[in-house]
This record gives sequence, structure tokens and C-alpha cells, in this order.
Amino acid sequence: MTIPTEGRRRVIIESIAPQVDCGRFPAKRTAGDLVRVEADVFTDGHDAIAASVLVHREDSDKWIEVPMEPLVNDRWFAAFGVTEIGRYGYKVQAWVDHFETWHRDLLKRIKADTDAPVDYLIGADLIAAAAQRAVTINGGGGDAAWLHARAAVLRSGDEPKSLRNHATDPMLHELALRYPDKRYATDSNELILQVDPVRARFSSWYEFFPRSTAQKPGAHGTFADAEKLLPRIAQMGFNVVYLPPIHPIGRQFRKGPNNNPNGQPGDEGSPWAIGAAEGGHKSILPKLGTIQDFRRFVETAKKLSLDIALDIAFQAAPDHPYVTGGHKNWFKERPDGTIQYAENPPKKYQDIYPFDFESEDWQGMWTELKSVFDYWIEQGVTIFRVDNPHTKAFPFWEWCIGEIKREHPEVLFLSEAFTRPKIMYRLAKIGFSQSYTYFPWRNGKEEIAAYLNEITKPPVTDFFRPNQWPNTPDILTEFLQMGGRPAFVIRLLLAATLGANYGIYGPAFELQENKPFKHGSEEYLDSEKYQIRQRDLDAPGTLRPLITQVNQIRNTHPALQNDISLRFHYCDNQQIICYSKESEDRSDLILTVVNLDPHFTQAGFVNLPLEELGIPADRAYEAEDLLSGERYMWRGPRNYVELNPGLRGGHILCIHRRLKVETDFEYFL
Ligand SMILES: O=P(O)(O)O[C@H]1O[C@H](CO)[C@@H](O[C@H]2O[C@H](CO)[C@@H](O)[C@H](O)[C@H]2O)[C@H](O)[C@H]1O
Repeated sequence: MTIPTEGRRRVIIESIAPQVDCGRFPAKRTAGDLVRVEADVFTDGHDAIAASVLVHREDSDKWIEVPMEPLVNDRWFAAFGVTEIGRYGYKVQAWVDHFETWHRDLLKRIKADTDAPVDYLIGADLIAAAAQRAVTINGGGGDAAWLHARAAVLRSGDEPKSLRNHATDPMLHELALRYPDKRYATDSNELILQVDPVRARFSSWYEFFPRSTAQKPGAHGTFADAEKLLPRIAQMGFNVVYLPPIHPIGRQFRKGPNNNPNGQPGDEGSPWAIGAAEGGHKSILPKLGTIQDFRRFVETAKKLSLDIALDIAFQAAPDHPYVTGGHKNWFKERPDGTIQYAENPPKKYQDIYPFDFESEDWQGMWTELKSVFDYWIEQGVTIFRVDNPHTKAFPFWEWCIGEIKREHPEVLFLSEAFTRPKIMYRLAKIGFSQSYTYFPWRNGKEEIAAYLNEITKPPVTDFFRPNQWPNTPDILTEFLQMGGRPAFVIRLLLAATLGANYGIYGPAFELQENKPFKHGSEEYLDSEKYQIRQRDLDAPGTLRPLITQVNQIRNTHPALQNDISLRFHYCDNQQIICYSKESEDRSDLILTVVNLDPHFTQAGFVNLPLEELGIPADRAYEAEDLLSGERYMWRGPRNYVELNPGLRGGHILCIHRRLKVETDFEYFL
């Protein structure tokens, strides 16, 4: 091993958090967050050390220095606020602080009455050096002159009492530390922080098929029809409207109702079978309207504070212009000249071809696929729900999302990858802002808690943001099929309170549609994926009022707008789950209690960790049920709950405890 060029950097920096895979990927936060950086920082011997976090926007050379404070066990921390979206770089810097070492030791010596004249001469040298650095940094001025004068006093051989007073003057301490000696400072590697819009952390999605929105019976819906639904969706408290693909639908191998692979003339086909003579991923199904109609739809949504999320499904119907118009080499031909249709085993997608990410023309293909996003961004779309991203190459996504985010940091991507956890996590690391999860299939108390704890705690939360869906057009779970209306209520309460991000396949959920295509299937009978389904959304028994109320609670309670504070609490009844969330400033604490049994009343005692929750153990506190308006006076950790699923699936309780911790920090970027 060769001798290092500089061996005097004695401070060690380890285990910086947040960091994702040793800095290979950015850590994620949202605008307005307080970013807390921690690191292990220590040195040999007994010298005092100091450390800072240095942070800058990636597009600027202006670094901000945030002093770190020691915690315990050589762990240090600093916090800074990020108000703007985009990418930031941050690193930890630490150094031996000789002035602080001298000052600390002198205080001890004075206390023991063992300070000697030489101690003051040592201090004088250190202070004079600080004065010199003050000159270098700000060209002299008050601080430098003051420090020089103080160094002279300590060299003067004055009587001990005076030396002691001058050396321990708090002003000296403050000024000298302002100009630290960083010649031998250790710098960590620079790490990257991706700051997304708040929507990445907190969003409520409503999915519907525009083709089902016509008022006239049997007619194909248009964007103009769909636009009329937007005020209703906004009034229900949602903030993202997600549309399945809106492009021309292939005719070859078009599917018929109920996933019939032999569609008949007149069948509408699956919107995910993208591409026909009329165009491909940058075109609109003529029956839905024109690009102007779409733009107007987006504009109307914006006025209602709704973001439009568009489905991006990179696959092609056999009559997609990519296949018919000169890019057949983007697909893998078999020896007989045919192309194997796509699959997501055991599902078969006979009406689409998958792209071949080992195509000779992969660069041409990547460029074209990215341009699909660019095109829809130009039309005002800011969120994309990406279909099956795990069946496309990871390097493509990293490049494509990276490029888009560089130009449009406001754009968000939801990954629809129901696959192995490591793959879901990798997609999040390479850029997806949110991810669907296995929430729909977690029904028992233990499995819900175990899964949610896995996906809402660091280090996973540094890159992965769950989005919880109780149903989708592909997912009608057994629980929803068997549990009647209470099952829908239970899954709504869970999704909306466990997940700061959640969504529903709206019309089917509101009306509690629960008939499967066949026994044992999770597909809907007469699924909207293959046919138009007009509905009376205000039919008696709709869940609309409850959904509206739950969203209103989410929108007004910051506790429900984050996942990181989620904590599960004990309940002595296995069918009752209890958990809390609180806002970062601790002013808002929400306790949710849900009866997981859709058939029977369940009762039990919940047990709350009062001290952890900041609830005084010796005083009664109020639990206000935000759903029913009832107020309960609770005292102590054990409290009784009883939930009849026919009447109410759960409580969303606001715990009034009068606690607020200030989180205003000095350092903001
Ligand atoms: O594979 P997933 O279960 O994640 O489902 C997603 O991708 C599917 C393929 O795009 C999509 O499937 C629908 O479209 C297909 C192509 O037209 C069709 O063959 C399937 O029968 C239909 O379900 C699914 O909707 C989407 O969520």
C-alpha cells in the first residue's frame, strides 16, 4: 500500500443516513421536509471534534453548512429544510477541533486549579490562528481584530484571574469556533437527495374508465363526458385522477367481454392493447375525442386541483404502427416469423406484443419510448402510472426517469409492479416515485402490521413510497367478494389511514361491486377492462359519503399525510387492529382502530404507550371520533373499543393531548 498524500485527516465518518446503497441511488424526500442527516463521527485519542453537513442544489455551487450536534455513542446529526423540488447534493465534513480541545481542557484545569501560564500561551496561538483565518475568509474586520487582541491579552502574562476570565469568555468561544481549522478535515462522499412534490408523499387516487362515462345508454364515453365527473371526484376529496390507457385499441387479437381471447366485431377491446391504424402511444382513441378535448380535460382537472395520471403501458397491439411501420425489430421474432404475445404469468395477454429490450436498435427504442412521456408532459400530464415496469429493462427506467426528472422534477411515476420485493425496491431506487403494494392481500392483524412495518420504516422509506389500493380493475380480492359492504368499509379505512398514498378503482368501489368472473378468480364479472360499464354512481347504498368523509379527514389531518410515523398498538382482540400516526411537529395525533372482521361485532381493550405518544399518564384525554363526531374521555393506557361492522368498521380518533414540539430550523434551502 502506498503512503497517502495526506495522512493527517484523522476524523472518521461512517454510516451516514440517509443513504441508499452506499450513495448509488438518491435518497428521497418531499418539498417542505426537514431533512435529518446522521453519521457516526469519531477520531483517535481525546481531541474534541466538530462536524457539519454541507448541502447544495445540484445545479448550484453554493453550499450551505449546517453544524452537526452530537447525539450518543459517537452519532451526530444535523437537520435542514428543503423547500424546492429537485436534486441536492450533501456530504458530512468533520475535523479535529484544537481550539475546542484546548478550551474544554482549560475549563477542567481551572476547576482543578492546575492551569499553568503555558496553557494561555497555547490558547493565544490557537486564537491568533483563528484570527488569521478570519482575515482569509472575510478580509479582516471586527472578528479578526477582536481575536488578535484577545490572543495578545493571553500572551501578556497578566495575573491569573484576568487570564482565566479572558480565556473563558463565552464571546471568545463563539468567535473562535466561527473560524475552524479545517486543513485536515475529512469529507464524506457526496450523496444525492431527490426532493419531490408533496404529492409523492400524500395523494388520493381515483381511477375510472372514460369510455364508461357517457350519459346516453350504450354510448361510448368521451373526454367531454369524463370531464363532467371531475367536480364530483374533487368534491370527494381526491387529488389524482388516474385513467387507463386512452390510445387507439388494436384490432388484431382484440379481446371480447370477460377476457375472451376471441373478440367479436363491435367489441371495444382492452385499452392496454395499445395501437392500431389510427396511431399508437401518442394518439388518442378517436371515440374518446381529440387531443384538444384531452387538453381541456386536463385543464378542467387542474382548476379543481386534480392531477391527471396517465397509464403508460409499453407494449404494442399487433397492428400498432411500431409493428406495422418499420420498427418490427423492437420485438422478438420467433423462427417462424411470429412474435410471442406478452405474459405476466399466469396471465396471458394475447392481444399485445412485449418490447424486446435486447433489440439491436435498443437506443432508437429507448429514445422513442421516452418521447412518449415527453409528449404527454407537453399535454399537461404530471403523473404516470406505469404498467408492469418490471417486465422492461431496469437500465432503461433509470435513464428514462432520470432524464425526465432532470427537466421536469415535478413529474411523478407510480410503479405497477406486483412482483418480488427486491424488484419492487429496485424500481423505486431507479426513480419510481410511488409503488403499488401487497396491501390488497394482507388481511390479518399480524400480517398487516408486519408488512406495513417493512415498507414504512427506514431505510426502505428513503427510496420506496407505498401506494395502497384496496381494489383495482385487476384486483377484486376474496375479502371484498365475501365480506359485503362492511368489507369495503374496512379496506377503505385501512388503505386511507395506513397509507398516506392510497387509491381506489372508484366506480366499482363506491358501488361495492364484488362479483368475480368465476369462483376463485380476482377478475370482475363483466370487467370494465373489456367492455363499457355505465353505472348510476349515486345509486342507494353508495360509499360516496363515507369516502368523502375519510378524504376530508386525510386532507385536514397532517398526521395521515405521512407513513413514517405509523406505529401499531396492542389490542387484546385478534380481530381488532390499532395504530397511530402523528404529524412531524406532533401537533396532530390520529389513532385508528378497525374491526377486521366484516361479519361480527368485535370488542376489546387497546393498550397505548402513553409516554411515547406524549399523553400524560395521570390525566384524562379526549379521543374524538372524526367519523361519528362522538367524543370519549379516556384515561390511562387501556381503553375499551367495540365495533359492529354493520354500523361502523372502525374509529378514526383524533387524540387531543396539547403537545407541540417546535421543528423550526435555521437552515433552509
Ligand atoms: O399484469 P398486471 O396484472 O400487472 O396488469 C396490468 O397489465 C396488463 C397488461 O397490460 C393489463 O392487462 C389488461 O390488458 C391486456 C392487454 O390488452 C389484456 O390482455 C388483459 O387481459 C387485461 O387484463 C392490466 O389491466 C394491467 O393492470
